[in-house]
Amino acid sequence: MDNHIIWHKSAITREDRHHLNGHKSGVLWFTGLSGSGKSTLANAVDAQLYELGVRSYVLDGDNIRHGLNKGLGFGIEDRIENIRRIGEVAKLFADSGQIVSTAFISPFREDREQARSLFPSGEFIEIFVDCPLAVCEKRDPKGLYRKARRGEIRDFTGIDSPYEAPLNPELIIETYRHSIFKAADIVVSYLRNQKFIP
Ligand SMILES: Nc1ncnc2c1ncn2[C@@H]1O[C@H](COP(=O)(O)OS(=O)(=O)O)[C@@H](OP(=O)(O)O)[C@H]1O
Ligand SMILES: Nc1ncnc2c1ncn2[C@@H]1O[C@H](COP(=O)(O)OP(=O)(O)O)[C@@H](O)[C@H]1O
Repeated sequence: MDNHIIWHKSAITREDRHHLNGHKSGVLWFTGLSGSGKSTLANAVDAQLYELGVRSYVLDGDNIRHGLNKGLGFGIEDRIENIRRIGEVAKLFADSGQIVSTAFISPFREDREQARSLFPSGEFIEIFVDCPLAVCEKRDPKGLYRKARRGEIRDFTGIDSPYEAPLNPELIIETYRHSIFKAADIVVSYLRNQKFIP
């Protein structure tokens, strides 16, 4: 590590930005199998936050892998690096005063805990997007499970790559039992109860 890189303290504090925005900042860390509903839920929550005048943003697995994380694959090392980078980017968004949602499978507990360690206590909200593999496979909107079952995709999460479900998430959303709107409502209500938003 080059110890000539000195962190430059910002003149404007997180508290200044919370005061400016009228709400706290932090990360909604959605984790779950492919097809469980992470992107849909993250965007539905983001839309509700927008209507409430909250400064928020969504970082989505598919999108980020076309840009910042282009070239990373789905082997264990690449998934670890993918999530490491997203944790750091999410921290920057939270430091800027926003409520940032990350919609990544983020299959490994250790990587999610490493991301959690970047945030002040209470500002990392892990949301397990809980959906049985069989339901995810039935949905299969991109046909990837079918390809994985035919051996056309290797290291596919839930098929031949592990997913480690959260042991103690802040929220569990069972998307096989709740509509998209109800699921988003549960998340926004949690933010209100935790005094993240007015
Ligand atoms: N091998 C393999 N395993 C799992 N997923 C795969 C794979 N190949 C491509 N895809 C598509 O990539 C999306 C998951 O990317 P993530 O960055 O969220 O994955 S990870 O957090 O690095 O595990 C995931 O998107 P979502 O369905 O939105 O989760 C898949 O559509
Ligand atoms: N709460 C829900 N109830 C029913 N279907 C859902 C729900 N959430 C998402 N879906 C559907 O499941 C599929 C996968 O959703 P998506 O958000 O792409 O999942 P992920 O981002 O986890 O891969 C989509 O067809 C979506 O419309």
